Amino acid sequence: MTATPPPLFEFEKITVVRDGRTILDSLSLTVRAGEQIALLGPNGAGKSSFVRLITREYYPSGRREDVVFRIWGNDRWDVFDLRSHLGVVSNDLQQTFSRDISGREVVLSGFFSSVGLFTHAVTSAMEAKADEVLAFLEIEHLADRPMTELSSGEARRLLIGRALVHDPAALLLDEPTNSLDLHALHTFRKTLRTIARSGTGIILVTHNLHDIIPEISRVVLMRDGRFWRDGPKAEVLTDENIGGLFRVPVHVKQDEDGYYYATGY
Ligand SMILES: Nc1ncnc2c1ncn2[C@@H]1O[C@H](COP(=O)(O)OP(=O)(O)OP(=O)(O)O)[C@@H](O)[C@H]1O
Repeated sequence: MTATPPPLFEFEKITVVRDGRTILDSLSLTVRAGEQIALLGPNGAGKSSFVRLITREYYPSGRREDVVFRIWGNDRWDVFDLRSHLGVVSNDLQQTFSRDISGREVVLSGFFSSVGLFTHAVTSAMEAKADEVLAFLEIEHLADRPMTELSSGEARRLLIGRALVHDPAALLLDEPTNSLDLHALHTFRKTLRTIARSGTGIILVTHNLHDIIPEISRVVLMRDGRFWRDGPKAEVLTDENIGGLFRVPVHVKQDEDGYYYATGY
């Protein structure tokens, strides 16, 4: 009998205060292992702050015994342990890769949670895994390209490769389609759908309705630092909810491929 894996996230009553401002307000959320969810919210809702909470750049306020904050069943973990369960791809991370390292080195650096390889010893097993990930993402052609010469979409796919070298249970993607053109968006969606279908959990953090790939079944709406709605996609993505979330009248529609979009604003 295989043991049921612990939830990826278990949070209760998590509040984050920065510079005297409550930026995350009593958040409660459980995400099961392998679940594919979107966290959707307007500018300033607290999405990036939520990602920084996960990556331990921000800490919950208040007394430890009053809150639940577990990742993969652990309430004490460091970012280094976290990486085998959760691959994080954020814009903050992308900005740290400004040095001239190759695409292959970007992917390999995932083994060391570093930005480049420095004096780390790369084994042949690591090389083989990097090749496998580059092939899976169909980005072998980026392996020898310097990171500083790549477009945002190309760089982001390498960072997804970097996150995947540990075969994490889930990927957390923060605003992954920012600055992608239509072609890059098409390629990115294809990549993400392939990852979702391979059984990896997805936590997609975004302000774009059209980022929500059809494989995502649950949507959490975030507004003013709070989780405002949480449920099955079709129940959450209504005119009333999306209009209320973005504070603008909208019609929410679904196209024949299963993507949602808004009109009338
Ligand atoms: N370190 C900080 N000190 C003070 N206020 C902060 C800090 N970090 C974030 N905030 C505030 O918290 C709120 C949420 O910011 P956050 O960047 O998390 O929103 P977001 O949903 O990611 O927005 P966007 O879609 O525009 O990136 C904003 O009002 C922001 O000004």
